[in-house]
Amino acid sequence: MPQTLEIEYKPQAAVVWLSRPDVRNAVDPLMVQELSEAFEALGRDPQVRAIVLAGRGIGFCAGADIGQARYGAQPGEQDDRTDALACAAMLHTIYSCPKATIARVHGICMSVGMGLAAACDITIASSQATFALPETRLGLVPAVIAPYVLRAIGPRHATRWFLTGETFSATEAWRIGFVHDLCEPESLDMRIAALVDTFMLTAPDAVSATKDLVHELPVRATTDDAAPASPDGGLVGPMGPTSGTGSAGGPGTSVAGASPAPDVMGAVVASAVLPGARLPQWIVTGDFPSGLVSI
Ligand SMILES: C/C=C/C(=O)SCCNC(=O)CCNC(=O)[C@H](O)C(C)(C)COP(=O)(O)OP(=O)(O)OC[C@H]1O[C@@H](n2cnc3c(N)ncnc32)[C@H](O)[C@@H]1OP(=O)(O)O
Repeated sequence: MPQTLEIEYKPQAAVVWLSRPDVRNAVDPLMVQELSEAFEALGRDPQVRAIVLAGRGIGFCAGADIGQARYGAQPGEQDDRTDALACAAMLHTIYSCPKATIARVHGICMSVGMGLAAACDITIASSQATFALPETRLGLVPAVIAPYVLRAIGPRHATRWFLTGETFSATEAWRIGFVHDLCEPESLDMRIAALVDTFMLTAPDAVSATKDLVHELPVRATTDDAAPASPDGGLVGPMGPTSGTGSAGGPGTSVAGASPAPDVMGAVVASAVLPGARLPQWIVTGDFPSGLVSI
């Protein structure tokens, strides 16, 4: 039985409630572990087609529990990154969950909270929600959440909000593409329920395969010439370096279309929190957000 979450089962769907309302659902190491376990289990559950991630109390999530966890390092500091790596792995578990995932955002959505929303497939927010990425104000680098936030809004918007740490409105979050739909607070649950219902019309295997396709597509669309080599000679795509020589169709290459192996993905999330590691770089082509191409 999780201590930091409540899991509500609905017909063919589940709601994962962040449930530390007294601390605005701040993410501590136990919540990281329980979120990983919950999304792994729900991802395997054939009865579940859609998973909603929501927050109890007056806000969605106030980011990392600043009393309990270290989810970022002071630049140059060699500290214990266990918590950060676990958090990065948890975000990747949500991102790669084979079920449709929907973030229901109300109230504050900050830092790791934005990472959680960005790792979900769809984000629906109350018009009263507020957003912030205050890591730099705390002397931290937002490495754990950056891959997901960049994927959601691209580097230009991410740079603006990462660097200043200002709080911004739900309208702005919608304008920059972080939020798909905005609702009045009183209609948020109805909107989420309607969205969940749409997944009763879809084939679960097709949803899962389409998620894989969308996650791979930026890599598939990249030629060897267009992608810089990672330190091990693989390509650097939106999910980070892939192993192999990068020749089209060859074993272990990104262009072949196979999902990167789990150990590679582990290395990718690890690279996102290692000092000096290069995060994936992006350009946006065509209609946002489908035209991401690694550079
Ligand atoms: C790499 C990633 C790193 C990160 O995630 S960095 C971001 C870390 N997060 C923060 O810095 C947020 C800090 N919190 C706040 O700024 C404010 O809070 C809020 C805007 C989120 C909410 O403000 P309000 O609604 O007025 O509530 P309240 O009275 O400030 O807080 C209620 C209780 O919640 C605790 N709390 C809030 N956020 C966190 C947090 N992130 N970690 C641990 N505790 C938190 C407070 O301390 C307090 O507790 P008590 O009632 O015992 O005084």
